[in-house]
Amino acid sequence: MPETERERRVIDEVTKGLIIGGAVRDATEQKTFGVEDPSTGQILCDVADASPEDGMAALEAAHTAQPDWAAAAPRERGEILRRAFELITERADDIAMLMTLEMGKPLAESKAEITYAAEFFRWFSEEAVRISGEWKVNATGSGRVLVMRQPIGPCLLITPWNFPLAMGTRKIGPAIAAGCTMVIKPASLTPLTILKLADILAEAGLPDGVLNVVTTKSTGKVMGPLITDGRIRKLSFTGSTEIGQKLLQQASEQVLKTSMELGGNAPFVVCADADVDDAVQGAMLAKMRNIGEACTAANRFYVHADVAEEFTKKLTERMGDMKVGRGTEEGVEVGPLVEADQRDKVAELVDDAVQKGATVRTGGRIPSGQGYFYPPTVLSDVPTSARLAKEEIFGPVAPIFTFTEDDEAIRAANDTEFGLVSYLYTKDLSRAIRLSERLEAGMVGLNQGMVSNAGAPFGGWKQSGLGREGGSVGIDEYLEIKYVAMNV
Ligand SMILES: O=CCCCC(=O)O
Repeated sequence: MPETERERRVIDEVTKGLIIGGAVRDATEQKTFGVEDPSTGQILCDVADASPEDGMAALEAAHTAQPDWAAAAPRERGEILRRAFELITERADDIAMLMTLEMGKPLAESKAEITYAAEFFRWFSEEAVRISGEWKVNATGSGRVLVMRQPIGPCLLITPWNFPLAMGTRKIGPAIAAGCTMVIKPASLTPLTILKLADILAEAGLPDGVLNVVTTKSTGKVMGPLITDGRIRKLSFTGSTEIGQKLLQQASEQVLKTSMELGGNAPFVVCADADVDDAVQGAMLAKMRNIGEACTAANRFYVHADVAEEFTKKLTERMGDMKVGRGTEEGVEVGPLVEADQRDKVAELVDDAVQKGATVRTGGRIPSGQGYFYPPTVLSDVPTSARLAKEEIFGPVAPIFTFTEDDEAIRAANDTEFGLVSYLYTKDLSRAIRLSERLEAGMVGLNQGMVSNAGAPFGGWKQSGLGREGGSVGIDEYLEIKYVAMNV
């Protein structure tokens, strides 16, 4: 339940229905589901629980709006995004409160996400007017090649609970810029932030039907028919590899273009020549951003034996000093995990490592009391047989392994089916380049604990996904290429 007048107001102000063709409506049979505050386990409010018919109505609205939206001037599309960027920025405090209430992260983290999220709109507002093609004379000298890039058509966007706003803007921004309409299904744990965003986009002038929001607890039943309906032309998903694989199978029926931002298992390599204080600072960010609930979170720390004890001691001190509590409270740095299952899975991974011989340097135990809290935890002497050496932790736990040769660190770092991001700390430029080249990941944080940047191509290798979001290639995911062979 909201605990203050302000909390009540930000929740009351959000639309709680489905947004289809610009109209807000209840779900069929008026079904709703509750949105929980993970710091108390209490229900904050109810939102519409869509049925498969509601999902199809949203698709119909997106399909109907597509031709006019594709024909809208690029400048108009860009200016809507720019206005939305400004509105998000102006209202950051209220959006942050909403996000903290439904997801749990501290207010400062919510505000940082809002800045990051808004940047996707600013970035793609600038890209909307730069969609270009190609023109050339055939090698033979006769005939011409005209290459044009056109909106792919209605998109289905499925977004996760961990970055409720940024994962929305990273998909919605390029779709709007490219001239695509869309149906978006936010995570049922955090639907309020996307509903708020939809209100902002309407205020910024987005025409009815371009963005349709379907909130539901029955994702498979409601989204399945959309994925296999020929009117959707693109599926973009951020979430687990397991669900991504299922979606890819469904998407193969209509041979949909897909973007998949899936799981990670990021290694964080600290070489003997690294600046240990910098590495600890980077580790705090790579591990504790979003309470560790990020696909980019450092999952395995490989630290050279020469600096391992110094690094572990300093990291333990920083982690142990963090203030844990409800994200809305002043000074809190670590909120609750998003739900009981998530917290229990983290605890299970820690218990497994400890049983196999890991030493708990700080944390390691679920606190008593309400909410889904788990303390910042550092584990040393972790055996490679521990489950958390292979599985994504998605929580505030830093397992530390040691190495003595660069080759050993790279082998261990790459020994995973994932390949989203790797972090590397070294002061030696040539080692930095050589090792970055050998890391099997779509992104490398070199002497920095965060890679997220609206102007850079975010995405993974191997089972971490397909496609890129952000950067100058981000818009390509929403465009089709057409080549016209000209007999001139
Ligand atoms: O869980 C992964 C979300 C991506 C976070 C980011 O963009 O930094």
